[in-house]
Amino acid sequence: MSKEQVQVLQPEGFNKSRWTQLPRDVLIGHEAILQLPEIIADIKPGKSALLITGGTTREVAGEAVANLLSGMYDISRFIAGKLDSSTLEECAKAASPVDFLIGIGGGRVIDCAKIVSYKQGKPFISVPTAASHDGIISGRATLPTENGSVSVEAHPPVAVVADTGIIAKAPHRLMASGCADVISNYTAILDWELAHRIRGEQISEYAIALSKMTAEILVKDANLIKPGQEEAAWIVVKALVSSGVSMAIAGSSRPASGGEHKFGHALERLIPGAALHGEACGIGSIMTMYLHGGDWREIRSSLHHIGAPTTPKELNIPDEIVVEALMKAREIRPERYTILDMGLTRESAEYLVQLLYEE
Ligand SMILES: NC(=O)C1=CN([C@@H]2O[C@H](COP(=O)(O)OP(=O)(O)OC[C@H]3O[C@@H](n4cnc5c(N)ncnc54)[C@H](O)[C@@H]3O)[C@@H](O)[C@H]2O)C=CC1
Ligand SMILES: O=C(CO)COP(=O)(O)O
Ligand SMILES: [Zn+2]
Repeated sequence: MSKEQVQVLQPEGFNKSRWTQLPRDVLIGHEAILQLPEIIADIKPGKSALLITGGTTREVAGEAVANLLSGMYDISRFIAGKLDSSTLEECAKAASPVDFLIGIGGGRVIDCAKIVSYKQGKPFISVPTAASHDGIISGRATLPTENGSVSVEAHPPVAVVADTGIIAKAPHRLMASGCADVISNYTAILDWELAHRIRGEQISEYAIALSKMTAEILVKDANLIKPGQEEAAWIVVKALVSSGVSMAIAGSSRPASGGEHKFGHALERLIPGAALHGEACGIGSIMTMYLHGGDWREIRSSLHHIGAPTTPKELNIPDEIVVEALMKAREIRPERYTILDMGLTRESAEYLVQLLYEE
């Protein structure tokens, strides 16, 4: 091709480039954990590993993984009780002598492994023990700070091993929360499109299409999402992976995190631990869908059908705290423009909360 032809294909000023990182291996299924040795052999990440778990997930899967891998690799362990700067510091110390990390647990454990491995330039493997969040494969991590949650750059796992047997045995509340995290994609997308129209924020049509399709398929399959069923775990994990890919394509969490997530992060700050991440975002999504003028009742009934909470009362959260979280949402990640950043009044916030109880 001549230089002239190249110039025609690449008009002056074109300087876009995006590096999309995705895991190399994604294994979802029955007894998938038993295939960890083959996955690791495929990746060849080194000889020594740090297994990062929570207290519960150490019992649920951590020790089984340690038993499976010891003899083949030098295994050390770290328990990440919570996700804060001192835990990250301790974890970094434990990780410094090893070649690779394995995060075995819920979203906080996986984010801990993601952040520490990224900072040390080491590969990490994600072993979710619950289908509770869509950060399983994403390259971003959510870090709680004094001023609210921040989405920090990290890297995706080199491999994901999601054992549907283990995940199906986790409390159903966790799976319902993961479904709510995916259902909230509907409003995250509307917020992103809003920011595009009002502020010229760049959007990705591919990321939007995938994020929306993921939520649609999950809602279509809602009848199959039953407690204790491996098929349900299969359906939900696939949705979480797909949602994570949409974030990887976007290069940000935008396709899966909008005003409903800002509300969720604000709620977590006001009343830590009262709601799971996806539960808070699901409730937020009902309210922001109303503000967008969309079918908020459809969001509410999908959440209800799957077994996720739709009112603060179900989580023993006072309505006034939810109003406060709606008002504070604009302080969380202010650069992320959403429907909650358009001057919501306290009166309207109170109305939104009452709407959740409407028969
Ligand atoms: N990086 C990203 O892109 C994303 C990050 N997140 C983050 O992930 C976190 C939320 O994740 P969650 O998993 O909801 O919370 P979490 O990590 O706190 O886990 C919730 C609870 O589930 C328990 N658990 C996990 N597996 C279990 C099992 N098999 N049996 C019994 N108990 C089990 C854990 O011990 C914990 O008590 C938040 O910090 C959120 O911001 C959420 C979505 C995306
Ligand atoms: O939770 C997420 C997507 O579901 C992404 O998290 P952030 O809201 O921290 O970006
Ligand atoms: Zn989320």
